[in-house]
Amino acid sequence: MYTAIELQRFVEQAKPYAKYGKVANYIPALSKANPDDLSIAIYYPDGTVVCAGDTEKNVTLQSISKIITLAFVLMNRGEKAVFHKVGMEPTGDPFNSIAKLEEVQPAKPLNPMINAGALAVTHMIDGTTVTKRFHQLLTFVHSLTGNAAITYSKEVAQSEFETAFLNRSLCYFLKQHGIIDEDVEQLMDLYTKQCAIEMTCIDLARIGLVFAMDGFDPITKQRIMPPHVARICKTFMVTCGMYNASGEFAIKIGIPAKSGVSGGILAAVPGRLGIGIFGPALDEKGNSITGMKLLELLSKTYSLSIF
Ligand SMILES: NC(=O)CC[C@H](N)C(=O)O
Repeated sequence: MYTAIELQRFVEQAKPYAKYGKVANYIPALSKANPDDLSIAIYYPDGTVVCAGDTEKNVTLQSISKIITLAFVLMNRGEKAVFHKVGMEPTGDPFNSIAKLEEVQPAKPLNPMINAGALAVTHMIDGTTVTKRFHQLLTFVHSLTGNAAITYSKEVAQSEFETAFLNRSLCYFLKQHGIIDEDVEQLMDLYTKQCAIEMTCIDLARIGLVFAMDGFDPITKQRIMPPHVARICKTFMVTCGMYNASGEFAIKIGIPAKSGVSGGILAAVPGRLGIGIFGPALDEKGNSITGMKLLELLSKTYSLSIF
C-alpha cells in the first residue's frame, strides 16, 4: 500500500510537466482551471484512501462520464440494443472527429468513447424529460460513489451548451442516419449536464474501485453493476479510454483508464484499487499531461500494468 508521503513525492515529480500542457479552452468555463493543480486519490478494497494534492477540489467529468453512461445504459437496455447503435472498435482519431462517420456503413459511431458514440449512448437513457433522465443518471453516480451530494456544475454545462457546435453537428449526422431520433437541443442539454457532473478525485477513485472489483462495491458490500457490464467498460477503457493515445498508454502504463478534458482521469487496477486524478494541463490529444506522468510513475514503481 502506498503512503501519502510516497504519493506526494510522485505528485512533485509529475508537476513540472504541466508547463508542456494547456488547460482546455474550447469549453470557455474550463479555461479558468489552474494548470499547476495536481491531485490524486487511491481507494483500496478495505476502504483505505490515500491522497496527495488538493483533493477537495471538484472536477467535472467531461469524457469520464462516457464510461458511466455506458455502464448505465448497458444495464438498462442490454448489450444488443447498445451495440446496435454504437460499435466496439477504436478509431485512432481525435475524440470529437466526424471523419469516420462518413467512412463506415452503416454510419454508426465506431465506439462509445468518442463524442459521436457517447451522444448515441446518452440518447439511450430512458425517460420522458431531460430532468428525469438526468436524475436517473445522477442517482447511478450516487450509488457508484456512495456520495449522494454529487451534482453538476451549471456554469460548465451552460458554457458547453452555448458553444458545442461540433457536437451538434455530430448529432445532426446521427439523426440523419437514424442512430438518434430525438430533438438535438434536448440531447445536447442532457449531454452537457452529464459532462458537467462534478466530484473530487476521491469520488473518482471510488468509481475506479467499483470497476476494479467487477462492479461490486467492497465498502458497502453492494453490487452496483453486473460483472459483464464492468468488463465491457474496462475493455473500452483499455482500447479507447485515452482517445487516440490509448495504444501508447496501454504500453507505457497498462491500466484501464478514462480521461476527460477537465484534466480528470479515472483508473481501475483490476482486483486491486481505484485511482482518481485531477491535473488540468492537457497534452495535444486532450489527456492530462501531469496525470499521465503520475500514472506512469505509479505503474512502473508498483507493476500495475495488467499486461
Ligand atoms: N474529451 C472530452 O472530455 C470531451 C467532453 C466534452 N464535454 C465534449 O464533448 O467535447
